Amino acid sequence: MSATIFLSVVAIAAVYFFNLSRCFWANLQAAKKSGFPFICLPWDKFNIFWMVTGNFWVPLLDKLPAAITEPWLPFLRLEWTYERKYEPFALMGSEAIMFVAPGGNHLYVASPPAIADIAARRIDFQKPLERYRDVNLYGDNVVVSEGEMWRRHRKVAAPTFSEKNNRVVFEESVRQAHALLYHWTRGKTESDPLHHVDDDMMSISLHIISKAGFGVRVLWPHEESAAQEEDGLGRFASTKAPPGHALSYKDAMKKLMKNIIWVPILPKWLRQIAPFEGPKTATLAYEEWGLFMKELYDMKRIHMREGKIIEGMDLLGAIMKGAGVNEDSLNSSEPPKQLLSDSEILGNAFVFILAGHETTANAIHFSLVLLALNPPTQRRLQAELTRILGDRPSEEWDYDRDLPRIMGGMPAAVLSETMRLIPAVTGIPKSTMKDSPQTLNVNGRIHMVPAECIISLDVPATHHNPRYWPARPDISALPPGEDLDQFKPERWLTNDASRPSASSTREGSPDSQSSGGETASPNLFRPAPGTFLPFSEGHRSCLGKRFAMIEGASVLTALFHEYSVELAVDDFITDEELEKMPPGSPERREVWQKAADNAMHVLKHGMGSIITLQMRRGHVPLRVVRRGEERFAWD
Ligand code: HEM
Repeated sequence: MSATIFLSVVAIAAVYFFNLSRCFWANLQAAKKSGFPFICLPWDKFNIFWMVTGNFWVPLLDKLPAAITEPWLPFLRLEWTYERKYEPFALMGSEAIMFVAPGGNHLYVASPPAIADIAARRIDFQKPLERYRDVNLYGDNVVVSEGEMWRRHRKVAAPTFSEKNNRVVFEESVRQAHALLYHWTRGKTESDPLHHVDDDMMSISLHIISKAGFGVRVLWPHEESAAQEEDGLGRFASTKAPPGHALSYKDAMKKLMKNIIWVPILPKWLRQIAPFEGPKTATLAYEEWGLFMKELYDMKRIHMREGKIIEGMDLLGAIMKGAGVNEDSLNSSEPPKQLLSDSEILGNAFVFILAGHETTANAIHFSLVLLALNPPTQRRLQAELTRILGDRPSEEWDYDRDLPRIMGGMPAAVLSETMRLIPAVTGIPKSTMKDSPQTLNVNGRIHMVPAECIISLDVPATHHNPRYWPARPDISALPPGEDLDQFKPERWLTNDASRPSASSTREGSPDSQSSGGETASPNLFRPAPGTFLPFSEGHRSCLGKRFAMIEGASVLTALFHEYSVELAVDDFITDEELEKMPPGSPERREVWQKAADNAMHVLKHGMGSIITLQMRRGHVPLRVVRRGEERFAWD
């Protein structure tokens, strides 16, 4: 009996390994035929088991002799694209590398013209939708769709990102940033060390999208007594769970965004008996937020029926209107003819918040860290803000007069440079379809991308491709192309007198065409198509890019107009000890340098992607101080 079991196990294992080798062999032949340089891997980095446990295995595998692991282990590190950037492509002498594994082939591309081509050929290179399974939890939407269905969603969703909505984004961002400053400082000249800046950025970003997306203002704890009751929104603004709910709206939204990853991974019954909190909280928040959105939707329908809604101010109202939900249709006795169903409208409302909050929060968070690491750049940003806004209070800041200068100057440049260095999404996935291999021109050579091949538009590598980013000898002492690891927002300023003209930019980087599309201000540098990818590119590029740029630039403007952000040094020295060191003295610099080394270490080795790239191991404590009161001021 035991011999039979043993033989069966051996037979199953033999069949399994035979099948694996057969698949690997077929994939290898396809890689060879493609003409791309290739690297063989025992499994793909995106294998679900590896994604969950890879960080545990890599240090163990690292102990094996380098001769065995060197060819493949570096490419199984979960964050190799962020950590190594363009280096592997330079070493392989190619702007595209194929990885061959038994499960399939995976092509990484860091060639801007090839990326622009892939992004433009929407039918040839589609989204691998199976990778987006947590995104359509509330209904079909523009993010998780392809073909005709995607066109229908995009047609209705795109116009909601209007100038009217951008105005709300600007005003709410400024308001929320001031509230955050008060939350941090309590009106004093400086805050205590801030150890949860990433969480605070998530909050501010959720607050802004809640207002601009759904018309619901969310308040900081010190503002809560003044909660609004307007338009029947009091039940959403309340910090307590309103009747019929187990959570407040704000808690439901925050808990959902924090724990959402569990909903598609585990069935509900398993989430309920899980031995830790995340999965249970996910279920509660998922149901609660769904209920709130349904109530909000019903409320908006009543307002619309009564002709009360203010046209197109928030994204939900605008998408309802675009889908054909309006005063006439709601009062008509005919069955509604909507372009999107109710569940599709709510599905899109959900993806706006999902796609829009963490990405933008990261961009602002990393901007703060990079500015704290670069005090002279921060001074330059502040000097420009003084030129734009003088000492006018924020109530007098004006969308039409001030925003164009903010979007054409240092705030938008800081944000762009931050996203160049630390993009929220490091690999934008595409794929070829079954039985549909595709040709691709990389650096003048035509390759054949096999059918069913996953493609990553490698964002960090592309953002460091020296052939496409102009050299700026005027802002860096490093040789051409070698300053791309440095944080230099000035590289984005076209009205900077010292900027080299387009003709002196590097080969193959036509300055005239923008990768930023309508997002980019005419005063900001426009990278060549396919060169700057934080928002992706082409047909499937981000719908919220202008929303996000306005939000990020406005929050930075409001924070840095009056305050500076510094590295907190409390882990190394007490306030009293620091006070005894003269301003600008070498001892002070030394303390600052320790904090800077920690920050650089976390930025280099502590990052990880779950939905987006964030600090996962370690954090960078910061402190805000009123301008002029800085502890570490030098040029
Ligand atoms: C800094 C902030 C942001 C970044 C870095 C970002 C990045 C991206 C990227 C890389 C994609 C393409 C994803 C893919 O193809 O898999 C995308 C798509 C999308 N983003 Fe954003 N995003 C940001 C903010 C926002 C905001 C604020 C919203 C909405 C309020 C938004 C809504 C969308 C939508 C709806 C899509 C899908 C477009 C389509 O497939 O047609 N994003 N975004």
